[in-house]
Amino acid sequence: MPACFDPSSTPAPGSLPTLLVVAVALVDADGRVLLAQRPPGKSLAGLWEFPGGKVDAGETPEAALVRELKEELGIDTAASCLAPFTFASHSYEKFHLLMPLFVCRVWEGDVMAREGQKLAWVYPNRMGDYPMPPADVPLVAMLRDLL
Ligand SMILES: Nc1nc2c([nH]c(=O)n2[C@H]2C[C@H](O)[C@@H](COP(=O)(O)OP(=O)(O)OP(=O)(O)O)O2)c(=O)[nH]1
Repeated sequence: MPACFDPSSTPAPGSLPTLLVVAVALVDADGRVLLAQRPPGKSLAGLWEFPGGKVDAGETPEAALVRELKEELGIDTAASCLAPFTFASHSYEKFHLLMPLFVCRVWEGDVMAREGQKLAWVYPNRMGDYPMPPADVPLVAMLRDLL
């Protein structure tokens, strides 16, 4: 039987709401990627994630990301600077996460931790040193191949 074949990994239809979250690999001139640490008190606290957040009703993923990057990091970008890269599709206990991941190399302003979160610029081959949410694990391997 193929190693990936696990019928229990498929949730029963309608058992979990789908949550649309958008995220980005911001890549600097040295090829490092920005990770942000989830603060204490939140779900998945202490894990390192790609900047981003939930897409509001009526919002496009790109618009949500432009908004989140301003709110969380104080930088300006535009949909035209966001290249669709891959996505995560992962069942957590209470919801199924659908998370498009964009790559962005162009923005204006200096990255600042506007919400007190810890930030790190990380070379792709060092991302294993930063524990990430389970949904993100397959994305890291893909980023390593890209960068
Ligand atoms: N931004 C972001 N979220 C991620 C990543 N990986 C991952 O599983 N997530 C999850 C964590 C959260 O459940 C959700 C993002 O929600 P959010 O960032 O807008 O909301 P939040 O911190 O208030 O999350 P929550 O405590 O309400 O669950 O997606 C990632 O790489 N980036």
